[in-house]
Amino acid sequence: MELKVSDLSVARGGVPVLSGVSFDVAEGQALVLRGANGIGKTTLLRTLAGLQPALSGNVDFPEDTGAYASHTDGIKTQLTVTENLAFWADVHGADLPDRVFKTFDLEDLRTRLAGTLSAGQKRRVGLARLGVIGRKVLFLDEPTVSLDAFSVKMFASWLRDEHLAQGGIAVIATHIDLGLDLPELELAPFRAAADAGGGSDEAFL
Ligand SMILES: Nc1ncnc2c1ncn2[C@@H]1O[C@H](COP(=O)(O)OP(=O)(O)OP(=O)(O)O)[C@@H](O)[C@H]1O
Repeated sequence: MELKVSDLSVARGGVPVLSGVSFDVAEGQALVLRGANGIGKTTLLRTLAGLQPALSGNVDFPEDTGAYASHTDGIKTQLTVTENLAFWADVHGADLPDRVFKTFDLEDLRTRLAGTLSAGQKRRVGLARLGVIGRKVLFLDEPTVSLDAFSVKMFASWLRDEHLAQGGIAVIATHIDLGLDLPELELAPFRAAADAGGGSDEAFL
């Protein structure tokens, strides 16, 4: 398995943001996307994950193996932590492995309504979803936002020792050092315009 990105151009609100992006990520490897605010990391990740069309170029990875996770957690506030994770397991036809509660430090929060969690606790539930759904190719947008130092380490350990160790792939936009010594791709050379400005795709606001 491999993620292969060739000569990709991406746009927001109809305005090209990045162009000519090419990289490969092999099984068991991760790539960190670097670049200033607004350069297009989120746009690139959404395009890689197939949530929006590319202007041109190709993204190849095996069908139905990708998952996108953003800092807006997609958590159902009226459900408990366990119910949230069980829901996602169900959607993906997977089991809910008990160890995810330990891995993501959620053991004491199993029966809490997700709406009552702190920002960092919600983030841990959002990340635990990744441990539940079993997708191999992860597109992660600022996965450690709101996490304290302990939780950043916990997430980094899961990424290295479980996801990547089991042959997974990850492309990660982050301003925070995960302490994993991962290869990085600086996006500045691929900037398509000084600033996108212009149009707005309000569906995503
Ligand atoms: N809904 C939108 N409609 C139009 N343009 C947008 C929209 N959202 C973002 N943009 C613009 O597209 C460009 C790329 O934004 P994007 O969110 O991909 O950047 P980013 O690198 O992820 O930024 P950050 O580091 O701040 O998260 C920016 O210039 C931004 O202002």
